[in-house]
Amino acid sequence: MSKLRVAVLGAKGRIGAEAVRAVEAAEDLELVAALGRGDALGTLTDTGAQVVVELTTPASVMENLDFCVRHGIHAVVGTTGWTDDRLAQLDTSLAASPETGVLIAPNFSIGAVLTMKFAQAAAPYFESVEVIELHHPNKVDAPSGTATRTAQLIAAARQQAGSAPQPDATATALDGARGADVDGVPVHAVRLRGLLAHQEVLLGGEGETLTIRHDSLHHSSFMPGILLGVRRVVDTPGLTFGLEHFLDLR
Ligand SMILES: NC(=O)c1ccc[n+]([C@@H]2O[C@H](COP(=O)([O-])OP(=O)(O)OC[C@H]3O[C@@H](n4cnc5c(N)ncnc54)[C@H](O)[C@@H]3O)[C@@H](O)[C@H]2O)c1
Ligand SMILES: O=C(O)C1=N[C@H](C(=O)O)CCC1
Repeated sequence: MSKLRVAVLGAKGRIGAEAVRAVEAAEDLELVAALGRGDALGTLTDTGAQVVVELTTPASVMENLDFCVRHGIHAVVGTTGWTDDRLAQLDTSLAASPETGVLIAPNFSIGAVLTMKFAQAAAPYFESVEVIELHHPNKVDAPSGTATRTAQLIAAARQQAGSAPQPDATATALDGARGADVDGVPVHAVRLRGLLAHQEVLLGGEGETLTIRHDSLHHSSFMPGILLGVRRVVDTPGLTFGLEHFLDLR
């Protein structure tokens, strides 16, 4: 059986370098290109890449994906910075290339995906819920893509359940003291040397709290999800948002 031809964009970055190693180690995949900033995207077509793993920056991702989709190259995207406008733009380019698949995963680690699922399930049962994300200090964006997605899922679950707005009598606060408001859910971002990628979802009800915490301790935690995405995206045309759609979660 022929190997799937895979390229990595952002190959010298923290997660990109790990992805290069993971693709090289996978028997059913062939690494055909490992591109960094300034490298020509034409290498992707020259090398016959079938799937691109996009792990660059929010400033670069749209141009890279535009190239991939126009050339019918499937993409597995870990880069953050997704807004409704950006997703709509991507949908429009995918409509012109209906056989191409793009998976965007705010987080490729199974623990983070489960954290989102558990938080979504628990949110309607508690009066209060806040998200704290904690990352290494070289991270360029805040809040993290994972925290934003978690808060959106929590908010949607609460709205669907008809939950009341969260109690909060704080009338005076320094700007930022209550975090960012993501669909009504406060999200707090910590940047700390020594950390990699961590998240807590704090839920509170009368006389009890529940904390759901996930820790990515090494970039290897993201690799099984990336490899699963690469293998599945070739048979999944259109835009898929969230690795959970490729997992058999009960
Ligand atoms: N979804 C996930 O599970 C997951 C996990 C970790 C990181 N991330 C995200 O992945 C992205 C990269 O994170 P990082 O920590 O590796 O950052 P990083 O800064 O270490 O790496 C990014 C790399 O991309 C390169 N780059 C920039 N523009 C480029 C371009 N146009 N073409 C090719 N390469 C380009 C940079 O030079 C750099 O080497 C961030 O958005 C981060 O939030 C996602
Ligand atoms: O290290 C990063 O940067 C990470 N980015 C993603 C996010 O913003 O959620 C996933 C976790 C690691």
